Amino acid sequence: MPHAPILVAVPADVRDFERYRWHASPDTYLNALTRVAAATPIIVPAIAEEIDIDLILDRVDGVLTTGSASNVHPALYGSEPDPTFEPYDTARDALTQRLIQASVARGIPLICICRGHQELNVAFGGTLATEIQEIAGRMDHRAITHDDQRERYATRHEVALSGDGPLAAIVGQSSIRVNSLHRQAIDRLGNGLAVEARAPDGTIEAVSVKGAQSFALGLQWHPEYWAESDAPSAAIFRAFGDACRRYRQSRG
Ligand SMILES: N[C@@H](CCC(=O)NCCCC(=O)O)C(=O)O
Repeated sequence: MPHAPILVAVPADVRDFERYRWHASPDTYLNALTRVAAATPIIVPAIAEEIDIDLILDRVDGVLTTGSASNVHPALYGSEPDPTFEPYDTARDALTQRLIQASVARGIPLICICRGHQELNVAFGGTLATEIQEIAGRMDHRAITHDDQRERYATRHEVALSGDGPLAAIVGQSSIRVNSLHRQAIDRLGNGLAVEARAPDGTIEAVSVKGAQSFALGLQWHPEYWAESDAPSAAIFRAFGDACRRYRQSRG
């Protein structure tokens, strides 16, 4: 029986090349949505002031915020801009902050990956630390330098899952190995968020929204990349797709 078609909004990154400004998302997230979550992704352009975000949210069944090499602008969490926080994508920030807050308020299933995880924390009033590999006692969470994406996205370290949280219930394990491609991380946890996983050095690797009406998780690692072959990654995307189907059914 084919699943009811579900739409998942994916806010775009902004990139300038070939004389144009492009709004785009990596296909790894799109493929995980279509092939594992059984969802249809809809890329939302990062022109927040020019589009009706409520119109979009009236029509979608989930939201996925992707990873990106860009960083959330520090002014959004009370820090001064600094070259170590660059590159920015303020157009994406403007869209994702609104999408995240509205999705949680409406009970629309939400999965926030890497930069998206950091955006979720900022949307809930939290802060970020940058260049965490330079902080005493912290691991180096950056991607390795390699031409092969499969090597860059290879699993790098364990994370311990909070036993009583929604993520551990989805994954069915107390610890998993994850990939790692980031130089920023949650510093002060946002109000109303719960820690769902930590790296051995204490880095917050996953969060959930306390009391969320539906699936509402932030993940610092990248389950989308191995979603077709890695059991925990597949479980996360299947659970997200199922939450989107339940939401759609609840909408009538
Ligand atoms: N820029 C942030 C978030 C990192 C992130 O989303 N990485 C995704 C993969 C990017 C790549 O392919 O290098 C940070 O650095 O913490």
